This record gives sequence, C-alpha cells and structure tokens, in this order.
Amino acid sequence: MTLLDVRGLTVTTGEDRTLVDDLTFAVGAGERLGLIGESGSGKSLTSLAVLGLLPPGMTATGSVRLAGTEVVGAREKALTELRGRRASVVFQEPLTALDPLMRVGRQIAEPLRRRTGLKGDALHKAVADALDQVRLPDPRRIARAFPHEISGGQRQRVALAMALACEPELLIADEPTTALDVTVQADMLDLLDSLVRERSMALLFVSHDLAVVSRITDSVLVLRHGRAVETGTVEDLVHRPREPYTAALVESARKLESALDVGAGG
Ligand SMILES: Nc1ncnc2c1ncn2[C@@H]1O[C@H](COP(=O)(O)OP(=O)(O)OP(=O)(O)O)[C@@H](O)[C@H]1O
Repeated sequence: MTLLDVRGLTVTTGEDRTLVDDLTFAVGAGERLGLIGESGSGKSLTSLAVLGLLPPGMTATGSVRLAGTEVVGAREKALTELRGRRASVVFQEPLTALDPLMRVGRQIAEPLRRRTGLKGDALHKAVADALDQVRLPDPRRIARAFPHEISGGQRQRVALAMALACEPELLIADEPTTALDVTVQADMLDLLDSLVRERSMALLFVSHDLAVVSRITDSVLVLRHGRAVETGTVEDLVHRPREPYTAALVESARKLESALDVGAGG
C-alpha cells in the first residue's frame, strides 16, 4: 500500500477560484518527494490538504489517501487519529506550531505522553531525549525556556522534535529552512536528512528552492499555478528537464550557484 496516494486533488475557494488543480502524486514508505514551485503555486495548500488542514472557506475534492484512510471529506476525529502518528508537519515559521505562552518542554511532553503514556521523571527524560535527538545542546535548559527565549534555528528544531514525537511515517516539511540563516539552513537540512534516514520515514519536502530540494529528495514534482508541470527524479529534472518551465527553474538555480562559486573563488 502506498503511504500517501493523492489523486485528482483540487482545492477551490468559496468564490470558485481553483488554487490546486487536479494534482496526482504518490509517496511510498521511506520515499522522499520534493514539491517545488514559485510563490503562490499551491505548494502549501497541497501540503495542508494532505493533513485535512485547509483554511476555512477552502474545499478539497479528489482523493488523498494517507496510510489507506481517505482524508478528503473525513471527519475531524478520523483526521486527529491520522495526524501525528501517520503524518506530521513542520512549517516555515515554527511559531505557528508553538504556543508562545507555554514552556517548550511542556509542548513536546504532550504528544509524547499521548503516544507513550509516560509520566513524571520518565516523561521529563523522554522530552530531554527528544530535544537531544534534534541536536539541541543543553536540552534541559531549552525545555524550561519559552519559545521567544530561544533562537529561530532552535525553535525550528523544537518544532521538528514535536513533529517527530509521535513517530510519524510521513514527515511534511513546508519550507522548513527558508526563514533561517544560510549556515543554520544547511545544518537543519543535514539534520532532517539524517533523522528521516534513521527512522525510515517518508518525506514530502516543500520548497521554492530547487537547490535545497535536490539536496534532500529523490524525486521532484514541479508545480505552477496549482498544476503539475513535470515530475521525475532529481537527476532527470536537473539534467534532462522536459518542460521549458522546469528548464528555467534549473537555469536560475544554476545561475545562483555559479554566482556563489565566483564569489567564493574571488
Ligand atoms: N487562505 C487563503 N485564502 C485565499 N487564497 C489563498 C489562501 N491561502 C493561499 N491562497 C492562494 O492560493 C494560492 C496558492 O497558495 P500557496 O500558499 O499554496 O502557495 P505556495 O506555493 O505555498 O507559495 P509560497 O511559497 O509563497 O508559500 C495563492 O494564489 C494564494 O494567494
């Protein structure tokens, strides 16, 4: 059974604007797919629709099967059971996932407690371990901090620890590195890469940046105006793009890279 099977997914607004248009793709257990496209191409709405988290007023049609369960049209109770255990998400801005008024440790403890039933000291230790796994130094200090008392990169790691707490089979990462400094970005990508590998998780990685996507995924789906333009392995897309739009994306990523090379050389 395919872990995530999306067929004919279409997202429309109340005013009948089509924002995601007849999208079909699949992610098998342990596979990594990148969703790439420029701003407004429908990447985030696609990843939200996968978890039944579309904003009010938007409607999804078509089919999204997550571990065999239909998400489109599902009741909230069924969705709650899927979220966390089957799939969870890390967003670009970790503050959307974190409660500003709650210490970090408590926020991670909650999903951990639900999954494991741990309490007291054992739960404290599990929280520290979860923070340690996302390579946060001094996990006990971080656990006592409020979100505003730690850095953006640290917050993103906390959000990742929360997303991993229920040991999901699929991790959806929506521009998880875009808001970070470049060096912190590279560390975060390395971390994601090794955590996904260690846990044999599947990954749906959403980004506008082909260079970033090609570092972490095996295949890519290119979106434009809510439609699939092209899909293929990273290798094929980069070296043998079939569509002019994909070729333009590759070209602009190359220009950026070579500008960096020139900068580094000079
Ligand atoms: N809540 C909303 N109400 C109305 N339109 C929306 C809403 N959210 C997104 N849209 C529109 O849907 C389209 C797709 O948005 P989406 O956020 O999925 O794009 P994206 O590819 O993720 O872009 P970005 O990289 O900028 O996040 C855009 O035209 C956007 O303006």
